[in-house]
Amino acid sequence: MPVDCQVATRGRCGSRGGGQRARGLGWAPFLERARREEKRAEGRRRCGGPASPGGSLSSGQRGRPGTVAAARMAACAEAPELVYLVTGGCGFLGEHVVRMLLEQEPRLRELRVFDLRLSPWLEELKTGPVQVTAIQGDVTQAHEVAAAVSGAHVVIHTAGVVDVFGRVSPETIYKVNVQGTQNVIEACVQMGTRFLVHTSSMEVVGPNIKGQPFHRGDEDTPYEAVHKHPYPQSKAQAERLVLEANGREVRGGLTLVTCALRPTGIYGEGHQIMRDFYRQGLRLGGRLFRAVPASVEHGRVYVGNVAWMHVLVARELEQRAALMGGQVYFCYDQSPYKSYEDFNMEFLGPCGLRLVGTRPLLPHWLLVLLTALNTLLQWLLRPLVLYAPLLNPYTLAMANTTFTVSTNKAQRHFGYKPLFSWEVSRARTILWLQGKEGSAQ
Ligand SMILES: NC(=O)C1=CN([C@@H]2O[C@H](COP(=O)(O)OP(=O)(O)OC[C@H]3O[C@@H](n4cnc5c(N)ncnc54)[C@H](O)[C@@H]3O)[C@@H](O)[C@H]2O)C=CC1
Ligand SMILES: CC(C)CCC[C@@H](C)[C@H]1CC[C@H]2[C@@H]3[C@H](O)CC4=CC(=O)CC[C@]4(C)[C@H]3CC[C@]12C
Repeated sequence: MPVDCQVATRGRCGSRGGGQRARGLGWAPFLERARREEKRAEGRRRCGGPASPGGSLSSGQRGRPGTVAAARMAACAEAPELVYLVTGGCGFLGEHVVRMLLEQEPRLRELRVFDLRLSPWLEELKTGPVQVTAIQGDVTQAHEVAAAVSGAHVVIHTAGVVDVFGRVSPETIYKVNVQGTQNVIEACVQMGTRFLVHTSSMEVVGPNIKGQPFHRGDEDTPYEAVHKHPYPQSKAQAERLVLEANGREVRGGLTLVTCALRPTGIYGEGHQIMRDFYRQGLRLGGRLFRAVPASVEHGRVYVGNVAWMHVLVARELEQRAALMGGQVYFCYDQSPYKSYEDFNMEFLGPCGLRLVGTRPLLPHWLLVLLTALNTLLQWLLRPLVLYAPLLNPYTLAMANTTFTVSTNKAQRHFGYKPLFSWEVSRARTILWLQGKEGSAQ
C-alpha cells in the first residue's frame, strides 16, 4: 500500500535541472503543498490533462543527457502525462531505473516505486518535480500489485529474488520470480495497463548445465538452454509468461504489449558482489587469488546502460508495438569481454587490489572438491546458521563458462545506444567502490 501518497507535483513543461537530487525537507509542508498544487494546475493548463492508462502514449523523444528540458517542452505540447510503476525499485538495478526515469523521461507525471523494502534515498526524490510515490508491497500478493498498477501507463518489472548462493529457498525464488511476475501480468490486464517491460536475465539462456560456451551470441543464436538451478529456471519461466502475455486484451479492450530485457552480469554503483570481493581483498592484505582461467570470457554490462535500455523500451513500446511486442533483447554495452575476475580487477585494481597468478592457483579438481564441501557444509549447518559462500558448484560452473553476447537487436529495433561509455562506466564504478561518489548505497 502506498506509504506516501503525497502529491508532489511538478511544473510539467519546465526544466528539471537538479531538482530531483535536491535535499532538505525542511520546508513548511502546507506552503510546499500549495506551491505544488499551483504548479500542477499551471502544468495542466499548459499541457492538457492526464490520459487514462489505456490511452495512447505519444511518440517518445529519444532523450540524451541534457535534452530533457527541450524534450519536455516538446512533449508537453501534445503528450499525456504518464504514470510509471517500477517494481523492485529499491534494488540495485531498480534504483538506477528510477533515477534514469526521473532524468530522462520528460512526460513523467508520477513515478511509483514498489518494493518489499523501501530505501531511505527515496525521500530525497520526493522533493523534485515528479510525484514519487513509495509503495511498500510484495509482488507475491496479487491485491497489492493490482493496487499499485491501477492507473499506471507503464510497468517496469525488475523485482525479483537474485540468489545463486542458496540464501533463499527454491520455493521463495519461484514464488517471487514466477508467481510475482504472473501477478504483475494479471494486474496489467485487470487494470487496463498496456505496457509491461520485464527484467529477465541472460541466465534464461545460459550457461547451461553442460557448461557449453556461448561465444558472441545474439538473441537468435541456437543454444541448449537447460537449467537445474532455481534462479535461472524461475527467470526462464517468468520470461515465458511475459512473452506469452503479449497481445492479451486488457480492461478497456486494448492489448497488452510486453517485452523482456536480458542483462548479462550487471556491474556498477550498488553492485554488492563487487563490494564483497573488494572487502575480501582488503582482508587478504590487498590480494585476490585467481580461481578461474583468464581465457574464460564473460559479457558484463553497466547498470546505467541497463537502466537506460529499460527507459527507452518503455518509451518506444507503443509506437513500435508490432515490432517490439513479445520480443527479448540482450542488454549490452561496450564493456570489454574478460574473465569474471579480470573484469572485476578493472575496478579493484585502481582501488589498490592485486590479482595473484596468471593461472588459477588451485587446480580445477580441488575447486570442484571445495564446492562439494561447501554444499555439504551448507546442508549440515542449515538448522543452525545460513552458510552461503560465493563458491558453490553452480557459481564455479558459471565463472568457468564463456558467455558473451554480441548483438545489435536493441539498436535496430528501438535505437538503443549505450548512454555511458566504458570509460565513464568504469570511472563511476571505481568512485563508488572507493566510497567517493555514486547514488547506490
Ligand atoms: N544483478 C545482476 O547481475 C542481474 C540481475 N538481473 C535481474 O534484474 C532484476 C533486479 O536485480 P538486482 O537489482 O540485481 O537485484 P536486487 O536484489 O538488488 O533487487 C531486487 C529488488 O526486488 C525487491 N523484491 C524482492 N522480492 C520482492 C517481492 N516479493 N516484492 C516486491 N519486491 C521484491 C527487493 O527488495 C530488491 O529491492 C532481477 O529481476 C534480476 O533477476 C538480470 C540479470 C543480471
Ligand atoms: C572465485 C569464484 C570462482 C568466483 C565466483 C564468481 C560468481 C560469484 C559469479 C560468476 C558469474 C556471476 C553471475 C553472472 O554474472 C550472471 C548473473 C546473472 C543474473 O541474472 C544474476 C547474477 C548472476 C547469476 C551472477 C552471480 C555471480 C556469479 C555467479
